[in-house]
Amino acid sequence: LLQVLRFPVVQLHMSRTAMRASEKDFENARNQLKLLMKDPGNEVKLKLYALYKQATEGPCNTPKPSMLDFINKAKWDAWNALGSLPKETARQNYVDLVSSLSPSSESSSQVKPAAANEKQPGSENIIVTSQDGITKIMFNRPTKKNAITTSMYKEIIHALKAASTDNSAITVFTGNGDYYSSGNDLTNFTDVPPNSIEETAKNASILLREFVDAFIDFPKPLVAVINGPAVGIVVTLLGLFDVVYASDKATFHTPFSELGQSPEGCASYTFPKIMGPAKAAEMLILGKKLTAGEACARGLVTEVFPESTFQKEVWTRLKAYAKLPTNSLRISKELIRSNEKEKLHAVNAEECTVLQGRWLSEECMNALMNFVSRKSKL
Ligand SMILES: CCCCC/C=C/C(=O)SCCNC(=O)CCNC(=O)[C@H](O)C(C)(C)COP(=O)(O)OP(=O)(O)OC[C@H]1O[C@@H](n2cnc3c(N)ncnc32)[C@H](O)[C@@H]1OP(=O)(O)O
Repeated sequence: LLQVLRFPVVQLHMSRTAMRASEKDFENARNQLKLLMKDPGNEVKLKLYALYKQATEGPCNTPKPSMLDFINKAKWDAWNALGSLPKETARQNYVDLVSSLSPSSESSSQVKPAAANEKQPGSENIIVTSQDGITKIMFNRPTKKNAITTSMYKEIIHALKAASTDNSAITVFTGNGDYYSSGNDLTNFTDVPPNSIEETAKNASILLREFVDAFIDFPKPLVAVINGPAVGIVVTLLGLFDVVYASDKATFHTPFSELGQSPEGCASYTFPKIMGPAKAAEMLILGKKLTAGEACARGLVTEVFPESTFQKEVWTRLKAYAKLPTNSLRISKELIRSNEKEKLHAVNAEECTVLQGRWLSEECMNALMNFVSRKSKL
């Protein structure tokens, strides 16, 4: 969606006859928009698209796109929502919205073109470092709340394989910025042409299975340093971690029903074992969001630290643990986990099959639509 909606007015043909008194302002606003330094985000881009269409063509007059045509459906919904708003009002609202996006002192000639390096290359979205006996795998996409893209899943699988044989004693996951991670990047499913949705769901299911398998099979102590809110798959995976440290500003949310989806990461098996079926159901079926303290009381989190001292205390502790004999750490983990491995692989396979079906369901498609058109947030 981001790609398709990037400054949508640039892609549209303007009906010049539609403009009257504020033609110049409208034209200026269009030019100003092309020169914006910062991507205004999907929600604003949809509003701009809708206002533009209303200002130039009047009320929505095209057939509703199919449910599977995510992008055009989101655009149609936004335009249709303007009802019978007069063209002049739409034009004025468009000008006002564009002007609210740029500092008033910026004239078109002063604004530099958007920097080509604003978007980080894929390989920088996961940062792997090794120091003091610790391999650290960090989600590094803070402007998107560390949402995990398809290429990030692949990079993590690769990083785990490398970490399983490197010299480090323990491996740690953490997030850069205010979030640990907002889970699966929902545009993994929305930037898809309608005729390849089934293929995409199948590939995603294969990738998910390989991704979770890499955690099930990881031989060294696996530690999560949860620096902020965690959503979806990064929460379910915690059942496969050995130690989970959380800042007191972290939250734990698995909103699968809201998303028309179902649990993954072996949580349908690990969560009832960790916290009992009733508490697991509250999280995995009803989507109850837990505070760090609640997650700790349920056994999902090992220990909670005040945000002010979180990083210092946790890393000091981890550096000390990383000095323990590496073979001993590995063997103890093997003893604790090995009896469950076969079961976990079977659970993973089943969860991935079920999810593949969910991704093709109307409930899931509606939830994705609501996210991209920003009718809903968690
Ligand atoms: C291989 C496939 C595996 C599939 C299995 C995995 C399942 C899951 O993980 S299910 C969980 C999926 N995650 C979500 O549903 C979270 C969706 N995000 C949100 O509800 C909100 O963004 C938020 C509550 C996490 C944060 O809200 P807020 O503080 O208001 O910040 P913004 O919404 O403005 O977010 C900033 C920026 O980041 C983008 N973004 C955040 N999370 C995601 C995401 N999960 N996927 C895609 N994009 C995300 C958000 O769209 C904003 O982008 P711009 O609008 O371009 O600024």
